[in-house]
Amino acid sequence: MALVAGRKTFAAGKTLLLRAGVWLGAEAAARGGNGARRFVSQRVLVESDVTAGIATIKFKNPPVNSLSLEFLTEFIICLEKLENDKTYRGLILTSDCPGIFSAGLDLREMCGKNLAHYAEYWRAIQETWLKLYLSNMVLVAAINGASPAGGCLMALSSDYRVLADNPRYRIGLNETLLGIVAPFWFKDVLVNTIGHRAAEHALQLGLLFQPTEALQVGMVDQVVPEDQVQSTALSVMTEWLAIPDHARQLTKSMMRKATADNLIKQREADIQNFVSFVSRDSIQKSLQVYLEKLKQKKH
Ligand SMILES: CCCCC/C=C/C(=O)SCCNC(=O)CCNC(=O)[C@H](O)C(C)(C)COP(=O)(O)OP(=O)(O)OC[C@H]1O[C@@H](n2cnc3c(N)ncnc32)[C@H](O)[C@@H]1OP(=O)(O)O
Repeated sequence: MALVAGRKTFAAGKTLLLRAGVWLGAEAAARGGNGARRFVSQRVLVESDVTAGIATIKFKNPPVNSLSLEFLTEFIICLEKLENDKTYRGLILTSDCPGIFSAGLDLREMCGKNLAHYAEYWRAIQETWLKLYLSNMVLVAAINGASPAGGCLMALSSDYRVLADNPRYRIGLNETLLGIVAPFWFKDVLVNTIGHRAAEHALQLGLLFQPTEALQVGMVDQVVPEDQVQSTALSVMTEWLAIPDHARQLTKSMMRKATADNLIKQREADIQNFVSFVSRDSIQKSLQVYLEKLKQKKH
């Protein structure tokens, strides 16, 4: 059943389908007697409370939960499985890596690879976003670490964001700092969340907000002490799940469909744009310099 779901997801990406198959073969699932279920994959941990109808996905791609192609493949399959299983009405997104929610796109997937790889990678990024943004489940991001760029996008695609109060946990779309440009649909999601002027400011400067600033600008909905992030996410979830599903889902779709359709209608062109942009010599150089800086930071 899960493979069928995977096939549907990756109808346009044969390699991803194959990888998904490998992952599904390695998956282990355990059920407890108390309604708790736990799916284990290498990079994505899914815990669920069947009785409450709530699942929690923990990103587990150390050191920084970068969105590698392998991570995205596992993540998409998990999302699809949960979405298709009517047991689950709510999903909490969080991290299993201390101090990092997600470092965003994996820069190594965008450097020194061939054009077909860039296209495959970008399709997986699009697919992940569409799955998150259009999910019928209530999505709450329990942001327990830094979340630049693609990490921020995942949080912004949730219905509600709870951020741990730690000045090191900065959040934002910092693409310009890398010498690259956030795609139009990242921009659309940010505009929908914080408004046009604040988004323009944040995007041009590549701002990474500390928790109090993020709350002020509306990028997150709540900032709480670090040890209360999960419990707050859970109580927010309970509140949201009190709303009848059909009414909430139709309302969510009414609010989000136009933004998602904007990408859906030009998906192939968006892939081509990404491929030609990222494969430019100047962009490859910028990304390599940025990666090198990250590596040298330690020394
Ligand atoms: C062209 C179209 C644009 C598409 C839109 C792009 C969206 C994106 O998401 S681009 C990625 C943006 N991400 C970032 O700018 C984050 C960069 N990373 C950091 O700022 C930090 O690593 C951190 C705050 C997330 C964590 O800091 P810290 O705990 O101090 O860890 P290190 O910096 O020492 O990193 C450990 C290790 O991980 C490597 N790494 C970090 N980020 C990435 C990444 N995004 N992709 C791949 N690898 C990453 C880093 O280089 C270190 O590697 P080693 O030196 O080999 O241990």
